[in-house]
Amino acid sequence: MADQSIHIIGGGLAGSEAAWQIAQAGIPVVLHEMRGVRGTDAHKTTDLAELVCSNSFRSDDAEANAVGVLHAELRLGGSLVLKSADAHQVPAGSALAVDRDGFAAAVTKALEDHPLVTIVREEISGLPDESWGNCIIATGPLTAPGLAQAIAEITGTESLAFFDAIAPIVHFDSIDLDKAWFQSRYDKVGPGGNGKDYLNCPMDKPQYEAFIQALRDGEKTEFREWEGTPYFDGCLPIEVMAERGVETLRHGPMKPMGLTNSHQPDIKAYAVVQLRQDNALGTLYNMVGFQTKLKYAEQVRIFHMIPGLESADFARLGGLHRNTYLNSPQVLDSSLRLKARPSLRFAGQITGCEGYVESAAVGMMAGRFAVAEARGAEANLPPVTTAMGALLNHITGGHLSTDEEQGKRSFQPMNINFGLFPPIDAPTTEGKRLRGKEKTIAKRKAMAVRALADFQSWLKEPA
Ligand SMILES: Cc1cc2nc3c(=O)[nH]c(=O)nc-3n(C[C@H](O)[C@H](O)[C@H](O)COP(=O)(O)OP(=O)(O)OC[C@H]3O[C@@H](n4cnc5c(N)ncnc54)[C@H](O)[C@@H]3O)c2cc1C
Repeated sequence: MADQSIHIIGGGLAGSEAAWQIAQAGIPVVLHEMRGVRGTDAHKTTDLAELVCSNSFRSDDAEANAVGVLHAELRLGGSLVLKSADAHQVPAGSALAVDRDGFAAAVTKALEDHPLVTIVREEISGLPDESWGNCIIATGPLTAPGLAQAIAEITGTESLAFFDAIAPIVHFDSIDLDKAWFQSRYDKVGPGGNGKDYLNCPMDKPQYEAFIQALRDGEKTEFREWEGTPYFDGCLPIEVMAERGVETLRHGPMKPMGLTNSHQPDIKAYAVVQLRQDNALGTLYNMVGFQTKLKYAEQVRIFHMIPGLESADFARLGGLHRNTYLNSPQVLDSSLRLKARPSLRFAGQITGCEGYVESAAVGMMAGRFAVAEARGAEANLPPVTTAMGALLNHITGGHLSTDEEQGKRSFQPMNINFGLFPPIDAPTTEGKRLRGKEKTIAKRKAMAVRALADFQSWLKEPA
């Protein structure tokens, strides 16, 4: 008789949450975790759901912060990860930070004690055979090489592990359009474009030179020893380019050629920072060629020097680290199953979300989808207006209509942020339209209220 259990590979944030959701729904789970037999370069213990770096789950404010909304949804969904985090909270202002050992021990104990969960300490070094039936792979950014290779082969990717050169992403509504202007270089009209595909921020010579100096002086994040992968000249961090010469960036990503400032057509910019639309909604723009390993606070300080970005609100800051993730919009279906082999479902950071909370949230969704399938039903996807639905939509490219479009899209891992939610009209106060920061705060609050209401309705639907 076929195995009735659902198998999960990887007992990190996502795998642990998925296991809990499935077991709580009354279905047996076998969780295969290699730590105890084989370690990773970042984990230090054999506990499930170990936090490899910071002990923070970030903001717990469900009215003003998208990750706070995700916390609230996880709590509503009966998350083991959030329940354990709440039980082991340490003071951290409005953030949810935890005692990491207490947190991981609580997750481990809850799963060890659950009568429907079996934990097997072993490395899975290839794709499981069909005898396992439906399986969830949640092996994270440090997936062991044997399995990573097998995943690369079935997804047709040469390699899944590489330096993840990330450029910052900015909320569109925080860009000063009195200074920045829309134009593609040489007004070039690409497929689906209109010659105005980029936002351009101009700099004069003194501004450019001050910017280069700030990049050179800015505090950088040190590379971790285990991050031995080389980076390519094509994606050098901007501060490395700035070190190579004052003019290097002006001949690279900041070149001013083919651009005319529509606000001041007679003044030729000395250098230009370009931003490109990053999501179909047009709410997010990424800084082209601006991958960086400057410390986060330094990025904010230095990028606020760019004319037009003085008040930029960053949806994601830049970074450079080794990562393993799928080109999910191309290879996964809407419920996180591998198109090439639908009995394999993916969860956690390997799907292209970023962060502990996001990984747990994708684990929760994968668990619930697997439960639906085990009961012979279709997976019920959370609405895109919820934080989970918005994250799922980003990962699976749900808003892109064709496989071709999904293949072309450059997919980058992402934390949850309000730019992934469908826009909402800003409420008015006593008939008066809000402006600036007040408007942004009101819009976010309205998105959060809508998200939680829609999430609660979704939970009431059959899983
Ligand atoms: C160095 C580093 C620092 C980070 N810092 C932060 C941070 O400060 N804040 C933050 O929010 N996020 C951080 N992240 C991202 C964080 O790791 C993820 O967000 C989160 O842990 C991902 O959850 P996951 O369940 O997908 O993967 P993980 O939590 O990594 O869990 C994957 C599990 O799979 C196991 N596994 C791997 N391969 C196999 C195999 N073949 N067989 C069996 N088991 C296997 C691993 O041992 C691991 O337990 C960091 C990542 C790295 C690499």
